[in-house]
This record gives sequence, C-alpha cells and structure tokens, in this order.
Amino acid sequence: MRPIAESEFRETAEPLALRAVSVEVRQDGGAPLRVLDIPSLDISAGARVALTGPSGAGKTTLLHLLAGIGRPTRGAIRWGGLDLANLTESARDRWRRREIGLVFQDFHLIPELSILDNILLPLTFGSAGRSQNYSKRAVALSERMGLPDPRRRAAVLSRGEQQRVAIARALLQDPAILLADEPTASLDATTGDALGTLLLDAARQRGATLIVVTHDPHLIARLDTVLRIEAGKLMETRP
Ligand SMILES: Nc1ncnc2c1ncn2[C@@H]1O[C@H](COP(=O)(O)OP(=O)(O)OP(=O)(O)O)[C@@H](O)[C@H]1O
Repeated sequence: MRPIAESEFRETAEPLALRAVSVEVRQDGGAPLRVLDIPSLDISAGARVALTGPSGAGKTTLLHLLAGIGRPTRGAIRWGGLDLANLTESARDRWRRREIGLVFQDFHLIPELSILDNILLPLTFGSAGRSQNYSKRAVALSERMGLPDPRRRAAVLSRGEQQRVAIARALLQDPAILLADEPTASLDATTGDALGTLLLDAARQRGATLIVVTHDPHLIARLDTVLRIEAGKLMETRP
C-alpha cells in the first residue's frame, strides 16, 4: 500500500488491464462467496464499452472496482501504470475525484441541495475550488440535459431528472474515464437515446474511456465493445 503522487494523475485516457482479479464476500459469517473472477481483461484507452449481463452477475461490483471504490480480494487493476489495488483508500479517493466521472446506479444526489449544487458537488471535496467557470459549465450541462430550473431541489425531481443530474455531475470536470451504471434505466426511449448521445459525444470529444453498465439495446448498439458477465465471469466479447 502506498500514497499517490500528483504527478501520477493523467490528463489523457490510459489503457485498462485487469490481472487475476477476484472479489470474495462473506455473508453472515459463512464461507467466502466469489462474486467476481476475471483472469484477464484489457481495454484500450478511449474505448467505448458496454458491460452487460443478468441481475446479480457482478456488473456493479466490477464498475466500482474500476473506479477504485473498494479493492479486489486478489489481483491487479491497472489504469496505465497505476495499480488501484496498491493504493491507500484516501489515494484512491483523490485519484477518483481527479480522473473519473461516475454515474451511480442510485445517483447519490443530496435531496436538500439544488440541481446546480448537486452537479457542483465533486468540487466540494476536491482542490479545484468552485470557480465561476465551473458554475457556468454546470448551468450549461443542466440545460443540455433538458433539466428544469437549476435552483430546484433534487428532492422534488423525478427519477429520470435525478438520473440526468447524475450524468451532468459526471461530465462536470471533463474526465478521462467515464463510468456509468445503467445511465438510461429510468428514462423513456427518446430521452435515453438523447442522453446516450451526450455521453458518447462527451467521451469522443475528450478521447475518454467510456464504460457503461446497461441493458439498453440502443445504447449497446452504439458502443464499440460488449462485455458480458454471468455469475462473476466474463462470458463473451464483441467484436
Ligand atoms: N458486500 C457484499 N456482501 C454480500 N454480497 C455481495 C456484496 N457485494 C455484492 N454482493 C453480491 O455479489 C453479486 C453481484 O452484485 P452486483 O451488484 O455487482 O450485481 P449486478 O450485476 O450489478 O446486478 P444488478 O443488475 O441487479 O444491479 C450479487 O449476488 C450480490 O448480492
């Protein structure tokens, strides 16, 4: 375990390599249950990847590992030269804030805060500060997402609107890595397609790596690679 130097943060996307990664959990003190088992996985920098598979297969577990949320029981998760499994929790937190735009399955919004303040939330924890530029960018993102008045509280938003706030927040700092857990799940087909376009455009313009957990066939068809997980194992890949 070691701290991380600021010089190790990257401005450009890096290839991803998993080696002998497994995750085991213990339920009610019973025997360890292996929920993820990936001998090897390589994803090139700037790739646009769909991660699919049945409920409980391990998709969210994998996405969280890639974001440095938790560590694998065994194995290496390397973004470029940086192995997340070797970092302390606080180093992983700082790395995530700098490098990752993450859309959680359950959004992680703060209900009492406005749309705008939720979009700006990552700056509260980072060193970037809440500059005028970011406020302008947050308002612009909110508009592009078709959200209502950005002063409205998150508590009163529909699920689909909350999902759009979560996506706007992930795009705020123009990250080199975009990870999204079912980002179109709460949306009708038209809005889902529009948000898919926003995510894909954001990734393309930035040259970011985009990895999306999704069951949405329209979104899957627009991504370059499909990874399928069943019972914690990678089953097939396209192309
Ligand atoms: N901390 C934990 N303790 C016990 N079981 C866990 C833990 N974390 C994950 N699991 C189990 O690991 C499996 C994979 O969960 P995960 O949330 O990654 O699945 P998923 O493919 O994202 O499912 P869904 O599509 O329903 O969101 C599930 O069976 C889940 O119950």
